[in-house]
Amino acid sequence: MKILLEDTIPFGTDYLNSVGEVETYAWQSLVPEMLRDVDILALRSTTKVTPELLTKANKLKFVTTATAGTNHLDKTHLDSVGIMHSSAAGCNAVAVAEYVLSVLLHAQKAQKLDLYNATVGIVGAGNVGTALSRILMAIGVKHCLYDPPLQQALAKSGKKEHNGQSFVDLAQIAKCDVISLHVPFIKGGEYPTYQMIDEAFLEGLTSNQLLINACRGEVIDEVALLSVLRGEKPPTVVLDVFDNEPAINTALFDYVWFVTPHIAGHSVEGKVRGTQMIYEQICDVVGKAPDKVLSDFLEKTNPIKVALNSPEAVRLSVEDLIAVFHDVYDVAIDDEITRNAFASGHNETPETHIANTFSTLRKQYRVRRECSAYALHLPKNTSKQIQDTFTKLGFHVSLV
Ligand SMILES: NC(=O)C1=CN([C@@H]2O[C@H](COP(=O)(O)OP(=O)(O)OC[C@H]3O[C@@H](n4cnc5c(N)ncnc54)[C@H](O)[C@@H]3O)[C@@H](O)[C@H]2O)C=CC1
Ligand SMILES: O=C(O)C(=O)[C@H](O)COP(=O)(O)O
Repeated sequence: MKILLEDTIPFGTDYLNSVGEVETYAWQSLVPEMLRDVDILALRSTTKVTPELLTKANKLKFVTTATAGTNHLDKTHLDSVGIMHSSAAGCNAVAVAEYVLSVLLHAQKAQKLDLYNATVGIVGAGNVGTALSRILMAIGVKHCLYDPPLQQALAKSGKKEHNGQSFVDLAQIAKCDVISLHVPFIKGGEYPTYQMIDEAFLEGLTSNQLLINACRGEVIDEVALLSVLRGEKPPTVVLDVFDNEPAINTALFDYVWFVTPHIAGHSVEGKVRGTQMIYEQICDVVGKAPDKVLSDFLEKTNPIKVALNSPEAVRLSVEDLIAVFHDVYDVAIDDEITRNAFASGHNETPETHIANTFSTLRKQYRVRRECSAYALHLPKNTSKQIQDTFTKLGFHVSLV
């Protein structure tokens, strides 16, 4: 059984070398000839699976991506030629939700937002939207959901809410203090998302609003976005994803508050969970019982000793939350790394520099762990409510 793996799949070979004969291909180097005699292809979102790529795939029976998004797979074509396909749905949902939390905490610090009195509109209430909703519930921030496909599916069994949260229409989302996008990129069909955040939506936003896109660049009309950002009193915008990656439009950088190179989901847990999921799928395809578990591959971390300003309060103060959470993940660090990399000197054409810089930043992303990787040592007098909040954020809490 020949398994071809994209080399950006962490621990891919360690997971799969007992399942079949594993070969890896270097990032962005895959050509049709390399798929001859391959039974299983495992990749991440940088490999585009097109009909052209599969022209020499004489034995391919299964294609899987260690990512949540699947818009890089031509599923219609795979179905038409009888090649099974799958993904790592939900693998990095918590990572993206933690990215959004960091943005919200910065917005509070910068006085762009009164977090505990704000409403967050979540567009797309799947794995990421639900993970974000759980975080917002844990810290007590109001939010609502826009997800017509899910709303319709739940309505069939008489349900009006998801995870205790209500659905609203897009016009109500447009009025929220924060709008956070978590839909797949879908062109056509009943619920397309391509440029669903269009010129009219963007022009309706005010300078008191925060728009975050950590799903796919194509979901926003980027030309309209740039024009709105160049206008008077634009909204605050945070972008992790762009149209036409990696050859992105860096003109946006001057107007966007935080800019990151499509790394919202790139926590160690998010990526290795993706590998674990595709390993289990491949075991299933070849009829082997999986014997490796995620914890075999995740390094232990040192506990974080926390000094809280208001440990006895019934609600975690936003200052204490910022201090603890930004020790775990701080989007401002990624923004700084991104801007510095794009500003650095080079001998390439501007287009090549942009595409190479974007791709390299993603491939060489730093080690970032999720809250669940850490034991939090809290002061002995920490209230039960504050302990619960940290537990709901995923930390392993103890009093010392
Ligand atoms: N920046 C990053 O690193 C990452 C980006 N993503 C992106 O975020 C997307 C969402 O991820 P998950 O939550 O894991 O996917 P998911 O499939 O679990 O959830 C997507 C949700 O969007 C809803 N939806 C579909 N069409 C819609 C429409 N027209 N309007 C409103 N809602 C709609 C679906 O019903 C579903 O509930 C992925 O498809 C991927 O493109 C995901 C992970 C990491
Ligand atoms: O899972 C997804 O969907 C994402 O957007 C991932 O963050 C993509 O990561 P790469 O596959 O491009 O490393």
